[in-house]
Order: sequence, then structure tokens, then C-alpha cells
Amino acid sequence: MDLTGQIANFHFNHILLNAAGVKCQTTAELDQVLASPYSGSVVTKSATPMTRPGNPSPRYYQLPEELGSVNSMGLPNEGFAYYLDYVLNKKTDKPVFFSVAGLTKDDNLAMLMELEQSNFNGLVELNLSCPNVPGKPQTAYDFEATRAILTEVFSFFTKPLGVKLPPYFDMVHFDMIAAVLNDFPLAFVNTINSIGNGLAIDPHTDTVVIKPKGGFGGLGGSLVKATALANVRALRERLNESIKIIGTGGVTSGRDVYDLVLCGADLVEVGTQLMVEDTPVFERLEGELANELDKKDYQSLAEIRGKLQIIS
Ligand SMILES: O=C1NC(=O)NC(C(=O)O)N1
Repeated sequence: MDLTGQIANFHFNHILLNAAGVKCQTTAELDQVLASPYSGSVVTKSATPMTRPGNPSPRYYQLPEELGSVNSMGLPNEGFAYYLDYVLNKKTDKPVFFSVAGLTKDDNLAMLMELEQSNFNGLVELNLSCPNVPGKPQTAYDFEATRAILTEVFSFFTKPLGVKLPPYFDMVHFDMIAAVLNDFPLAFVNTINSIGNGLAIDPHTDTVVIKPKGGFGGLGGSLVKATALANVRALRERLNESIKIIGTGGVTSGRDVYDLVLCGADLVEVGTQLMVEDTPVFERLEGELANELDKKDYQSLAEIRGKLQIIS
């Protein structure tokens, strides 16, 4: 059974990997994801130029009844140089994603320039959608700002680059972001980032569940699955076929992986459920995915990729 994926010149023997932010802040975590026989890759925690402690704790909360998670981490990371050192020296035959999330356009441009001039031979993800830095907007909700930064980036960047997008909820917004992205030689888009600024309440104390921003945080896990499917499907229908899609959000079972591929995903990322189960989740999900394909006598993901049927 062929459960592989392809982005640019990179072949992935398995389509599952971590979502940026989960199990990827330290070299030990990155090594553990890469070491899983069922992960196809790893993505680093989104890097800022300098190390960052992030927001005050509690800043991550697992919702009851496996509904999902709320987070306001605030981009805690070891700093750009730490991850560059890791990816330049790590021996692996799996493609690696390097995620950057500068707090300013200049920070993003500086990090991308350093990556461009380095010997890094993986894929780069420009995170335009972190919802958790107080006072900072999710850039990709501003279509002109997104066009402006991509114009500057592609004036010098030649390595495989993708963007991490926030979820959109309006068909016109799908049209507008696709019109921007189709003007650039992107290798991929990764959709969705968490659904920004949700709120959860502890019923025992009548209190919010995380400290930053009065309790407002990004939503992940099963409660975001319908939005993740919609964003993968809408962008697959609108983007040039040269722009591949990483589907992220709402994955807790092999059927969820199958559904994202049905909507057009080339790779699939796991966030909240990886926090819950750790790296054994990759083996469980791939096994369940293979069972789903078996049920319908499919031999490969290629047979179902983008093949979601509508009611005519
Ligand atoms: O892009 C991000 N998305 C999230 O949901 N959380 C992290 C963070 O807060 O660092 N960043």
C-alpha cells in the first residue's frame, strides 16, 4: 500500500508529521519525532531571531471529553540559531521543515535571508498565523500585508517555501487569499493553524483555563476538524496544482487523516493528539488510515487525494 506524499523535490515515505509547536521545541523532541518509523518528517517550533520564553503559564489546556485544546504559548522557542544548527547537523533521510515566525517583517526577512544563504536543504514554513502574541495580528488575515511580505521574500528566496495559514471562514476570503498565493512560486501551504482566540471555562472555579490574554487562546483538536477540512478543500480547489497542501487540524483518527487527503492534503500534521499520545500516535493513525483504504480496496493515497465527492 502506497501511503507516501510529495512536495517539490521531496518524497515523504509517510505523510504524517508533528504540527509546529508540538513536540519540536528542543533537539530531544525533534529527534524523537524523526526517530518514529511512522513519521515522514518533522517541523521545528516556529523560530524568532532570539530565544523567547513565551507567554506566562498556564498557557496550554486539554479540553474535557477529548474535544481538543486551547493554547496561548506565545512563540516560546530556543531562537533561530538553535534550530539552524539542528537542521544543518542532523543526519536524517527524512525531509525536514524549518518554521519561522518573526514578530516583524524585517525579522522574517532576516531569518529567511540567513536560511537562503545557508546549506539548509529542507523546506521552510513561514508562519503567518500565530494568534497568541499579544498586540500582534495574524498577518495572513491581512491580504495586502501577505502579498507585500511574499513579494519581498521571493525577491531573494529560492529554496522550497510554504506558508502556515490561519483558518478562513468566508468563501470570499478563500478567493482572496488564493489570489495572493497563486502569484508566488510557493511549494506548499499549511492549513490550518489553530482557530484563534477561543475561550474555555473551568466549571469548578468559573475561571478561564489559561492565563495569557484573559484566557483567549488558539483552538485545536477534534473541535476544529470541520474547519480544517473546509480550508484544505477550498484551497485545493483554488490554488495552482504546483502549490501542495499540508492538512493540519482535528486529526485524532485514521479516518480524519483520510478525510484531509480526500479534501486534497499531500501531507497531514498532528498537533493536539500528539500532545495527548506522544509519538506512538503516528503508528496508530497510519494503521487506521491503511484500514480505511483497505475497506474500499484502495492501494494508495493517490487514488483518494482530492477525490471528495459532492452531491450533484
Ligand atoms: O502559530 C502558532 N499557533 C498556535 O496555536 N500557538 C503557537 C504559539 O502560541 O506559540 N503559535
